[in-house]
Amino acid sequence: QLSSSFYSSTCPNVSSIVRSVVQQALQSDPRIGASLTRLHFHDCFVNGCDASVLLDQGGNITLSEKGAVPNNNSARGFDVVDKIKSAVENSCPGVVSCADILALAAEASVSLGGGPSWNVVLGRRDGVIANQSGANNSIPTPFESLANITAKFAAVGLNITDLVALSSAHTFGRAQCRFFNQRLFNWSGTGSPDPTLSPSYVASLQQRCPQNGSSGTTLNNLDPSSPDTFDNNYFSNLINNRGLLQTDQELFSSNNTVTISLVNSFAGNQTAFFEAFVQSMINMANISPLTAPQGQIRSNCRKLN
Ligand code: HEM
Ligand SMILES: [Ca+2]
Repeated sequence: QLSSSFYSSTCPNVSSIVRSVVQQALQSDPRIGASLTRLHFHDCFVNGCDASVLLDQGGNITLSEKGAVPNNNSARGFDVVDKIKSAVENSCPGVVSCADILALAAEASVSLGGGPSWNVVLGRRDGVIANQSGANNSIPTPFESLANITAKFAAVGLNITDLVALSSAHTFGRAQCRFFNQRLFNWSGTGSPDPTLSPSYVASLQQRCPQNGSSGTTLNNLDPSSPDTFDNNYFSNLINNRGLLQTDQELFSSNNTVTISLVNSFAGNQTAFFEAFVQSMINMANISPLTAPQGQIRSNCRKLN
């Protein structure tokens, strides 16, 4: 029921409007494309792609997804989503959903970052509930096993190829020390760093994230080799023991022949990687969309109508 021509008569320029606001935001914040891409992921994994992640707490929203562990003091870009929404409302009032804006913003972010472009199918409507416990339970954490992460992807209909392809979104953006510092000094009680981290990389991360240091909010590039570019360096990093999160490195360093061979093939073939990434983004963007007469077109992405 979603279609790439959904707004062709009601808002024919919606893609270029979204793209130009993202492009403008990138001028002052080179990280914003990564942050917007992550919002789409955190939206789609909880109640499907229905913009539930954007709802502020208050009124009928008693427990927001913004307050869930994976998002609190971590998810960002909500102000830019508001800017996109205003620009879209200016041209086409009342027709484009916030859920579609997140899908379009993710595509714009990836392509403006140097990655592939694709046609985004549209027509999602915005949900009327937030699901904080769903966000806590369904969004993968960076501390779990490959088997657990695979199960969380399977729970929303995504397979192991989708997992490997989509994890490459960590080719751009940042992560706070608190999401990987368990690997740096005393990995699983061994008194040593995670052996699947390269010694030179661990040394530089230990400097940035000292053991008895601050609150763990210091930011680090997820892809140390090309921090703001959407490329397949993510996979060569894994081969070189330079995956930042435990769950990144597990794709190559667990005994899973499927993920290892996908990492090797994506590292060696940018075209194959881009094709797989696009297909998996389309798969993710199709998780349980709401279509008319369900849901609504929010006039403010943060609030129910
Ligand atoms: C496979 C399981 C995944 C885990 C465990 C995971 C975990 C994380 C964590 C812990 C961060 C750092 C957050 C912070 O420091 O505040 C992060 C950042 C990010 N994640 Fe993931 N993630 C996963 C999959 C994905 C997927 C599927 C996408 C998108 C398709 C994605 C896109 C991003 C991006 C772009 C960033 C950087 C955001 C920014 O700089 O604002 N991640 N992820
Ligand atoms: Ca990169």
